[in-house]
Amino acid sequence: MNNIFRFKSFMRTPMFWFSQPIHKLIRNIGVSAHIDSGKTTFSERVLYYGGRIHEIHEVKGADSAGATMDFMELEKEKGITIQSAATHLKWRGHQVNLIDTPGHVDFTIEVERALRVLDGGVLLICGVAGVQPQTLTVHKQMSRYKVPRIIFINKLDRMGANPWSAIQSIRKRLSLTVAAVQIPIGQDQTFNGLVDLIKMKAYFFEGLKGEDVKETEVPERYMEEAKEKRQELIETLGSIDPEIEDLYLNEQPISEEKLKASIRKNCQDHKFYPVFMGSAYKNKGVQLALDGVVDYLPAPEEKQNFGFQISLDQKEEKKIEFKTDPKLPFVGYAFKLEENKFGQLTYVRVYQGKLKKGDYVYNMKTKKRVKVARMAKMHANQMEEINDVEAGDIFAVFGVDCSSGDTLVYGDMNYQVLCSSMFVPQPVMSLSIKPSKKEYSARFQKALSKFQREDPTFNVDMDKESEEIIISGMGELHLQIYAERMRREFEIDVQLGQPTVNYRETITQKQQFDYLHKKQTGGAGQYAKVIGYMEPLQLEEGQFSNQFENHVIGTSIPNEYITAVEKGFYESVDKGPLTGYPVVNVRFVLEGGETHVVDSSSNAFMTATKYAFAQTFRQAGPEILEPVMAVEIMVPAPSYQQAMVGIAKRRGSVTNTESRGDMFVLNADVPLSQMFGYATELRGFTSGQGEFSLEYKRHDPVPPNEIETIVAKFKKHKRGQ
Ligand SMILES: Nc1nc2c(ncn2[C@@H]2O[C@H](COP(=O)(O)OP(=O)(O)OP(=O)(O)O)[C@@H](O)[C@H]2O)c(=O)[nH]1
Repeated sequence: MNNIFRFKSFMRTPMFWFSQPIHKLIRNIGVSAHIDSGKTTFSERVLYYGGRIHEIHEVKGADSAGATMDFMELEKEKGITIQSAATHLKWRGHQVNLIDTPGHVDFTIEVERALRVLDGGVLLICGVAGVQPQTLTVHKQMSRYKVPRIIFINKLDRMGANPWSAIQSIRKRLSLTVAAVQIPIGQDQTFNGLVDLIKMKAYFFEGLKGEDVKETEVPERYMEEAKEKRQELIETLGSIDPEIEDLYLNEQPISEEKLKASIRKNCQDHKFYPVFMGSAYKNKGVQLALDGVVDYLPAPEEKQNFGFQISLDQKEEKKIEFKTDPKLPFVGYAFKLEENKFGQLTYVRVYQGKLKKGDYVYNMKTKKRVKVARMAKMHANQMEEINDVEAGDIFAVFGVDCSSGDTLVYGDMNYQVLCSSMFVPQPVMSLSIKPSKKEYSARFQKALSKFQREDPTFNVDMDKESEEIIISGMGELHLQIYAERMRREFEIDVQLGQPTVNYRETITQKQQFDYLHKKQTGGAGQYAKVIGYMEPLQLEEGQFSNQFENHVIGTSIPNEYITAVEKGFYESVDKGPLTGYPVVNVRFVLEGGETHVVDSSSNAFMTATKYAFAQTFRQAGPEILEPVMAVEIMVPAPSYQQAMVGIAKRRGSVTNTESRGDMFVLNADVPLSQMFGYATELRGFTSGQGEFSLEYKRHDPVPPNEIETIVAKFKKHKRGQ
């Protein structure tokens, strides 16, 4: 029995861990993936093996309890994750703070939020489907926040699962340097263990829930494959690590420690991504992936975190690095707001310093000082009160007035810093909403403002003409969830209008203007002349903004009128002349003008600017932009032709096609406006066998022949037809 031993997490805690500084023993991680890849199922096992829960509940499980991390009623019903829930557990003497992030594109802001505050991630990939459209999105997001990650190929128990083609798809579609650190023992239904290629040992997961990890020698019939894949691992590492390459070329033995140190360093430098595998559902492999979290992902101080220091006169910002040091002044980032049975909670990631119950924090946005009366560690919808927290950790605070994205600092105004901000994607869809009864008005307003504070991708506007409330967000489901939350949390019935696509307007050319607004007959006169130009504002893809610049030299226009011109410009871009949707990416430069001693006023300058804007906009090569979605369609192979024709009809352009087993997969960029009703069409020609997913990619110009239809629709709507 010497070569076989059983061990549980609490038995794997060497004494030296207790002598490490606390933050070295923290891992802030998130699990990200394409929808339905098994994030919740995986997290549930992590919590179970980490001793946090004593029972595993399946997603949409027969026990009707639902998975612990999906605690909102709606999540349980739909079997999808809507809000990220933060929790923590112990693994090998480390505290792992785990954020379960939603996979559905409509809740992409939750993923952004989680990644913004995490130091490492587990990228989950389905062993059958490989890299899917949203894997690309979460990969992009993880790269944006420079989150080192390990990869876990899940669902190896399923028919058709193949970790090696999943690894090929990672190499091809994500362009990452990866290699497996394990090979599976058995396949599909017979999958029952793993060979660790670093230790060259086999592992089996026994007990009712796979909690007993049994280590054995590598079974003879897997030895050759294990050696071959170990060599692939070493060669891949050798291609980025000269020390490993040297040892390999000189045929020197490479120790477990050397391999692990190389993986750890290159994983944290984003040069290498170790691939773990298993089946979360069948309780296999999760513990070894957790070992990977502790072994390869960084502790808080190993990851660089930047922010800005604001000068005392508020005029300058200097980039600074936060240090995971409890002795420095406290800096925390409020990354998520949540109202639950305990009240208003704010989740905070501590970047610097420490905080005790009863301390005061200063909110850099509201400029208010607030007392931290209660602090807690959350576990899905349960909480444990705590008395203090140190740099590197994540905690929740009660009753602090702030929005998500606010920076909280210690004490007073003298230490003014900001954490860098979060990327907020553009909303792509809108619909009108109204309470079904007048008496709901107050609660309706309260709900809208609460949701807006919680979610920066949820926007609320009032259509000035129709006086309708318009909500916009990341997709139909996103908006429907809020309507549903109004019903459940605020007991208000609401009526929703037809969803519409969020168009934008812009210009393509520079255009001068010289516009005189003059009304000098009868009563008080109006006189204002504005001279300047408008031009396209070049920004990164997916970023929208407008800019006003004052280039007026001398005193041809007094300052108060320049302010009126600026106001006139920003009011004009609110509603584009063609469709009524906002104008984006325009720079408006005021170079001069003329006033009249008696008849000029701020009002006249504002009106002049609005007319000048409308006229110049039409001369500057105007365009309507529409949201374009990355669509993935999976159909049985015989239906592929219909899938291709359907996408061409919807103005789609195909970006990739491939066969996966007996399924055909088609990737295409398709305008969102063309995707309404696609679910029904797909169901029809595949007899319910087809699947599709879509996510926002960018805004593209609408083809000229479509412009007229959109403009006509806008005019009809304006006339109230
Ligand atoms: N066969 C098999 N099924 C799995 C495995 N892991 C998860 N599933 C199933 O896949 C489905 C989706 O799993 P979830 O854990 O909800 O996936 P998710 O990624 O959290 O889903 P979203 O949050 O909605 O994106 C469920 O029916 C799970 O039971 C696995 O390893 N093997």
